[in-house]
Amino acid sequence: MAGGENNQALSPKATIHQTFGVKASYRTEQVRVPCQNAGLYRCHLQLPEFSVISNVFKTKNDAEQSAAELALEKLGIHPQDDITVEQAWDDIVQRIKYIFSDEFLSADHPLGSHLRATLQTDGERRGSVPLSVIAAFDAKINSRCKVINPSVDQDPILAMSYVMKAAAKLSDYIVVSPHVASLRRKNPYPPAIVEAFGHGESIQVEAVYTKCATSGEEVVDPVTLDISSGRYYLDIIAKKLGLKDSSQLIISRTFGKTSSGYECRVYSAIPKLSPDKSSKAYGKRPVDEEDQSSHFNKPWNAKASYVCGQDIHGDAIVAAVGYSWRSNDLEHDDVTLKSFYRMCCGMSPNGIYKFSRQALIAAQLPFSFTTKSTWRGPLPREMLSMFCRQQQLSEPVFTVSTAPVKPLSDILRSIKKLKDSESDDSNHQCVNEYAGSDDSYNHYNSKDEEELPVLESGYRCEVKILSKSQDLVLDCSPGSFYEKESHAVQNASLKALTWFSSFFDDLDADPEQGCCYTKGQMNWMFTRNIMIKGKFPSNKRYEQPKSESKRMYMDSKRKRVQTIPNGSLVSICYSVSVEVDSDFSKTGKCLKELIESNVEMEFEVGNGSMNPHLESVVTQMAVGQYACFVTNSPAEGLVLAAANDTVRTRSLLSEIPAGLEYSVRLLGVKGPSEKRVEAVFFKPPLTKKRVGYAVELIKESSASTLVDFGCGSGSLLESLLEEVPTSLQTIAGVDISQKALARAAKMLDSKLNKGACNLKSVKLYDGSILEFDSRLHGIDIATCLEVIEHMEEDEAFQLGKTLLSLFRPKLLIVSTPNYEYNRILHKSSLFHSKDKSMSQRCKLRNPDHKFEWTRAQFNRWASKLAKSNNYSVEFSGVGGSGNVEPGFASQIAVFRVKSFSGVKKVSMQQPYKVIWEWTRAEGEKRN
Ligand SMILES: C[S@@+](CC[C@H](N)C(=O)[O-])C[C@H]1O[C@@H](n2cnc3c(N)ncnc32)[C@H](O)[C@@H]1O
Ligand SMILES: [Mg+2]
Repeated sequence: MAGGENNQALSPKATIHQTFGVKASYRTEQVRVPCQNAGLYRCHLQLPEFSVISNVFKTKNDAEQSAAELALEKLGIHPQDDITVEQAWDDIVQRIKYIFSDEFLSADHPLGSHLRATLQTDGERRGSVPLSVIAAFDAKINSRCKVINPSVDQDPILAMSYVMKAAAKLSDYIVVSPHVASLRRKNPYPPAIVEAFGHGESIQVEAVYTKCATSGEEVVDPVTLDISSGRYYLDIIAKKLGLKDSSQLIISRTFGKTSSGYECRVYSAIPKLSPDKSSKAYGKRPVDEEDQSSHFNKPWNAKASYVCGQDIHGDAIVAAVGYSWRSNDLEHDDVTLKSFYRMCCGMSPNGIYKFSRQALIAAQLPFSFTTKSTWRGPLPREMLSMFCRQQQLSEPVFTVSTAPVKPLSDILRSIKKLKDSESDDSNHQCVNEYAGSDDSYNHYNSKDEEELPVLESGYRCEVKILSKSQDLVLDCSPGSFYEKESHAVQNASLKALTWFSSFFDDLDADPEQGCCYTKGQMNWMFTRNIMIKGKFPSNKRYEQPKSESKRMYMDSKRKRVQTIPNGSLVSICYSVSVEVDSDFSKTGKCLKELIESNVEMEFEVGNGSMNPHLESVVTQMAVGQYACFVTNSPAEGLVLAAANDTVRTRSLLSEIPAGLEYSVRLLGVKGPSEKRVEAVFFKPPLTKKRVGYAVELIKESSASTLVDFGCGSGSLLESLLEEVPTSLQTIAGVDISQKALARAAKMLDSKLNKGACNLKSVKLYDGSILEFDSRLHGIDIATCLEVIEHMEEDEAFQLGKTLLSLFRPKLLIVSTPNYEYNRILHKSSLFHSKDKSMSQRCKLRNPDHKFEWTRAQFNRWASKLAKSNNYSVEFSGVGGSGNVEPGFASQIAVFRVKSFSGVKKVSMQQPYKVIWEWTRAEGEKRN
């Protein structure tokens, strides 16, 4: 089972990972079996709503795969099926039939609870399940809809239309009416089953209503859902939205969690639905002029769309209520305005002290730091640094001072006092109030550390937070002393964070005062820009600045601190306008003419390709942030696409010395490319070292045929052409990327036309190296450099097998990154970014890598492969040293065939396509 070596379908674990990501957690326990030396393993798999336990297996992996398989069974997903679209349709039909069977009615499935709830209502809609419910809550139907069209994820209406179409095939069994988007069983359920269900309790759930106002700005209000016993909760949500019943609802995917961990969804009104139409068919997010003609006669709801990542039109309700696998009762939690705004800011308060990409402080912080061992998550100091980086502030400045020690009796007294006063301390006062109160000997909590330490000195720490331009934002000098310096620092950090937290809590609670939330996250940025300007009062309540503060003027004196490193790829949305009339006295504002705009543009930082003003601002921003600045610099070099400028714009630019106004939003940052990092760390760059290593081995051999599997743009082939004649006569490259092959062909073309070499034939094949092609069987040397990590792990296993058991080269060289070496690469300033998601991604060297192996993992893969195919294998590498931890940067395995006796006859198959070819006899190429 491990590795899924012989088929291309995903393993159960991979399917679980695809569906649940990090929300799936495996815990394997060793089971002792009497009379057996080796232990056996059992795996507990915890999914968000249920858990399963595997049987016992000899290996951990088998136990995990088995647990994953059990979970998939429970979810109704069968990963081993290689499903066609037709089968997917059949499966949906069968699944709908099953959902409306007597058996399913009692099932422990969220959908079962919906069915039961609808059967408890009175009236004509009794037993009718909304299409949106079936589409949203049945994993099997959802997965089959994805086979039909992968974009169902973005478009709930598409899935609903598939369910309706499939249900139409069950006309003897299910009632489908095109006007009522719900399904009902034709024959009534046996009364005995239905009567067995009790009514749930009456509950009240706080939710958030985002109303689309005609002005285009949504009004966000709290709303209470009164779910009285015997009523279907979705009918109540529908009524609140002014709809007849739940059949008119669209239910979004889940997107965030309340502080207690309940998942939220957006509920909105369904537009007209017909079996083969989806919102995509109607057109994407409509722009104003399209609105009239669109089926979405309701305006786009920016806030609701932003939080759930799907297009929502018209009024919407955000609520955390629904049925789950955990129980048959309705689960619910309140979604307050505050938690809604937190979600708007990209925060998911699903764990304390958790920072998300644009987050401030996601949840309540504990009031004091005691010991590292009892602290969950990043330490306060790290958090404060992270916070400052995210908020464009300077790194916190800590000043530690020491003080005479108090006698032990005082300490004992103060500990008692601390316990008594815990409640006072936790009420999030402004930290400055602590300043100078050094008699509250806030020693660390003795609960966790029974032994009282003998103090030799006491430490106190002050922390200053400054803006990038060195304006003081917060001066926090808690009076407490601590035994350890680090505790003083951690506690000072915590106090500062608590202060920021309460500051932003105020903003959330009172949007009128702090900011008015406009489209999406816009104002959030506005708030942050104010912080950049350093107008942040240190111990006063924040006041709304005048509208001019929305602009972040480029201040020449401001110290520029680049936080996005050179080599990163950034994506921005920007516009540049020129002021054409500055008659402030008459109009109060100046007129602007748009020169240039771009909704999404990518550029590499530091290579001179971008307008320097824009680049210098962008590299100081955080992802999602918006900045607007005016520059008075002359126009040369400023205009982004001068060639496209109109005559008028050009004349404006030359005549008017006045400012160009830039608006820019930073959409995303990708870390420095693997190539760049490797080039910075290694001279010559690691790519060259790898190729050099392979070339040396090739030269040592007397090989005449070589194939480079996954040749990319042909770096190895190129080096081989440059070598003083080798024994090679025939070389070939195979790759799946047409683009890379085209570059390789171009390079080979020019090299072969120039230089002398021994080669007789050079070919490029377009094909997947996971497939065997008999033309390349039995070659002398095969290379596969930096390829395996670009495929799924399962496929890497499959590739190894295909290479050694089918292609059977005499020598095979495989290279791949050594994951353990990343910690050295990541120490580089290239990786020091304020963008958390970036550092996450940087755990692997390249976002395109599906995995990176440690030396042990690579060793296992290669050794097993060599053994089962009668090859020997040696390990080596390039970059760094093999004898020093953590080994080489790039690890290399060299496989040599042990004997030829085992070579089997191969079947003739030629799936690769020759896309470029050169032969010496003709001395020419064919395309
Ligand atoms: C990082 S590049 C390495 C290129 C080259 N070997 C080198 O060292 O410069 C990885 C290459 O593997 C190719 N690749 C990935 N999966 C493949 C597959 N299944 N069949 C053929 N090529 C594949 C990619 O298209 C890409 O060109
Ligand atoms: Mg790679």
